[in-house]
Amino acid sequence: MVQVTINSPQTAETAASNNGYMLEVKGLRKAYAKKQALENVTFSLKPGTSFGFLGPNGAGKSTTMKILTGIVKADSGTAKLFGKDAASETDAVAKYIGYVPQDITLYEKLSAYQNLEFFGEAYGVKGKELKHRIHEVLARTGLLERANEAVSTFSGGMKRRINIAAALLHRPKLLILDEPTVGIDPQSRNHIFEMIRELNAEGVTIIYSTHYMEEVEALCDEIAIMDQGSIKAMGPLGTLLEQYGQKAIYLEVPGLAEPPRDSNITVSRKEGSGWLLETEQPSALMQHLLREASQQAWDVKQLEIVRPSLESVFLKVTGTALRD
Ligand SMILES: Nc1ncnc2c1ncn2[C@@H]1O[C@H](COP(=O)(O)OP(=O)(O)OP(=O)(O)O)[C@@H](O)[C@H]1O
Repeated sequence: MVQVTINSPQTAETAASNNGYMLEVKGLRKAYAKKQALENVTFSLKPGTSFGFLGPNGAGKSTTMKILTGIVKADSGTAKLFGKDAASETDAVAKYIGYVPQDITLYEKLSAYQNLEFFGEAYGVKGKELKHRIHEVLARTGLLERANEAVSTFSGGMKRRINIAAALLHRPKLLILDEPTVGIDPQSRNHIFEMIRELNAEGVTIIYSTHYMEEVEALCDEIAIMDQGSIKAMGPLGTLLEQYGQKAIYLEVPGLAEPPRDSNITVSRKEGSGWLLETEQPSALMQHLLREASQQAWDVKQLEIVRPSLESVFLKVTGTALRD
C-alpha cells in the first residue's frame, strides 16, 4: 500500500504521534447489513497535506470520513489522529477535527450568527472568544453582511458556507469536507475553493471528498482513488498520471481514412477529425509518425503528444469511467 508522505513543519501533536504522521488509518473494514462498504482502507497523512478522495457515489468516501470523526464505528481496523483513537477517544479526536457533512445541518429560522453561536457552544467555545471566532469565520466565508439574516433566505451555496464556518469555529487542525460543492452556485464554489486553499496554506490539513476530477486536480496535492470500498491508487497527481495515465498521440491528416500502423500503437481511435493513437512509447511513435509524414507527404494539421488525464488514470485503476 502506498504511503502518502509530505514534508511539513512538525507540531507538538505530530511529534507525539508515529513517524510524524498526524493521521494513521489502518485496515478499515465496514459492512452495513449485507453491504460491504469498506474493505481494508489504509492511508497516512502528514500535517499540511491537502488530501482528496475521488470516487463515484457509494465508493465508501463518506463512510471513511465518518469513521475518522467517530460517527460510525468500523468493524475492524483503526484510525488514529495525533495518536488518539477515533473510536475510543472520540472527544479528544473531535477537538482536532472540523467536519463538514454532505447534508447541510442548519436551523433555518435562526440567523447565520445564531446558528454559529449554537455550533460554537457545542464545540465548547464560549463568551467573548465565541463572538470573536464567529466574526472570524463569517469574514472567512464572505458572509459577514448576512450575519443577522435567517438562514432560510440563503442560497444553497451560502448555507454550505455557513456549514463550513461552523466546522471552523474551534480552529481545527484537520478539516474534513464531504462533497461540499454538490448543488451549489459557481460563486460559492469559487469562494469555498479559495477558503480551502487559504486554510491549507495556514497549515490546516484537508481531507476533501468529491466525484469531480477537476476539484481534486485544483485543490489536492495527494489523491486517493476510491471505488467499491477500497483505495485503488494513491499519490500526488503527477505520480498517478505518470504511473497509470494513458499516453497518446493525436494525429490529424485530412483524408487519412485508416489509422497509421506501428508496433508502438496499442489502440487507435477516431477522435474529431483525427486519430487518437494510444501508446506506451510516445517518443518512438512520434519519430515514426514524423518519418511517415515526410515519406507519404501528409498535409499534417495536428500532431501532438496528449497529456495523460486523471480520467484515464481512473479508468485504468478501477476498470470503469467516473461519470459525473
Ligand atoms: N447507513 C447506511 N446503511 C446502509 N448502507 C449504507 C449506509 N451508509 C452507506 N451505505 C452503503 O455503503 C456504501 C458506501 O457508501 P458511502 O456513503 O460511504 O459512499 P460515498 O463514496 O460517500 O458515496 P456518496 O457520495 O453516495 O455518499 C454504499 O453502497 C452505501 O449505499
